[in-house]
Amino acid sequence: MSDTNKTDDAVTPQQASPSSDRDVLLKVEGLQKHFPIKKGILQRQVGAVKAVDGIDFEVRKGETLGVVGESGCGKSTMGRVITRLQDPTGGQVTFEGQDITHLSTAKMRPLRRDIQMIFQDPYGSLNPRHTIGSIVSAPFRLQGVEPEGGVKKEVQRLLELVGLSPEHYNRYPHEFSGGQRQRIGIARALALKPKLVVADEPVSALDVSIQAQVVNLMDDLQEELGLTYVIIAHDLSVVRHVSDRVAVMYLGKIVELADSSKLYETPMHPYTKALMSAVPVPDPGRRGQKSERILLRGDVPSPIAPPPGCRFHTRCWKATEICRTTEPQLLELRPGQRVACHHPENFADQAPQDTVLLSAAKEASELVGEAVLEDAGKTPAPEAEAEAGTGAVEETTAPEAKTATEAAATEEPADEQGDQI
Ligand SMILES: Nc1ncnc2c1ncn2[C@@H]1O[C@H](COP(=O)(O)OP(=O)(O)OP(=O)(O)O)[C@@H](O)[C@H]1O
Repeated sequence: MSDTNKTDDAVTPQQASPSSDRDVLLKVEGLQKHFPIKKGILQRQVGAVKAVDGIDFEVRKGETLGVVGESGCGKSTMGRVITRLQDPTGGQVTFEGQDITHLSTAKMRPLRRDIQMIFQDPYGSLNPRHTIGSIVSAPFRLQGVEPEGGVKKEVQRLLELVGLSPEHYNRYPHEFSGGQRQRIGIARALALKPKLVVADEPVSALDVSIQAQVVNLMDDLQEELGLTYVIIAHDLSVVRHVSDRVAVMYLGKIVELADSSKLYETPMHPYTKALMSAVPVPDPGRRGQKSERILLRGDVPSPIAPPPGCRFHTRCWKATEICRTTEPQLLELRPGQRVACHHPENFADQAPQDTVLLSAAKEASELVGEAVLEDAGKTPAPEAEAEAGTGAVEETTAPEAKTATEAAATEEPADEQGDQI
């Protein structure tokens, strides 16, 4: 989508610094969303699900930011909080320079025109009793907007814009396929000409053959309408082709945030590498070059009691003592590439003095030849692999990695569409 690549010269690591404020549409600082866990007759709070636990990023005008990570890592919650469909527990959300963190529903209403959300389930997000005309025109009614030429004409224009026939105006959702329904959802989201669109798994419920069509449609619309996107997906292959930058989330934190090309060419966080190796290699020439993978063992820990230090250390084959005790900050180790890791891949070790692997690191991974996986019929589908938290990592020859390898609710969810339709 927009070209945000920068030079590749190494720089002194520094705290993540956003680009100039003029380019920034949305800025998120220290964002938290904790869902309280209550028990007993008195409903005393006994803990919290730390779904989003202190994240910082910015979204630049006209760009597409992809957000990826395993199921349960807090992507959807992040999407709902930055669009203010849910209230944050802490931190700040700034949209076009305005602090929107604590705006009331009434004060948010005018901003709903500028910030829209597209949901994963094209079946669940459209009211089956309403006609397409009524669904797509709902934002006009809610905002009291009378488009030029009238609502019907504008809705029909929007239907055409997303590749549907204006004749569909009086039809009902059940008469459409999944891909068509998602187009209807997109038309509804675009009705008020938003500046920011947050799309939560926009294609994951669709047939693979339809996914590319919908992604391409979103891409075309971005160019035509000057949209800015945050696209949430668990499947890196979806995000890869449409994102200028990608944020990788793990257990409520961003562990890597990088220009798309850098992330794919030289991932720095071991977890990013794990997710990447679950994505099929598109270049046939490269296929088969790396014949071994490391399967990550162990489950994703609970967001109620995340591990101390680096949250990934319980599953990381590179983890040392510092990973268990000290949380790594998200630092810009290379221009356009921020990572939170003491022992990054494809870059100088940030804690070279800490060489003794944790005992858990020795069990965190397993080297498995692809042939073995195939023989055993174990090769997991990419999405399933990423979702199940058993992402596989290609073996690396980086010295630091080699060493490692050798060694071894209770809150009611907000009515998602309630505010929009
Ligand atoms: N309303 C809620 N009340 C309590 N816990 C919640 C609520 N919504 C989400 N969670 C929890 O917060 C964590 C993050 O969930 P979230 O849906 O944001 O993750 P995700 O990365 O989007 O996963 P998925 O891809 O499965 O949707 C999970 O442990 C989930 O169970």
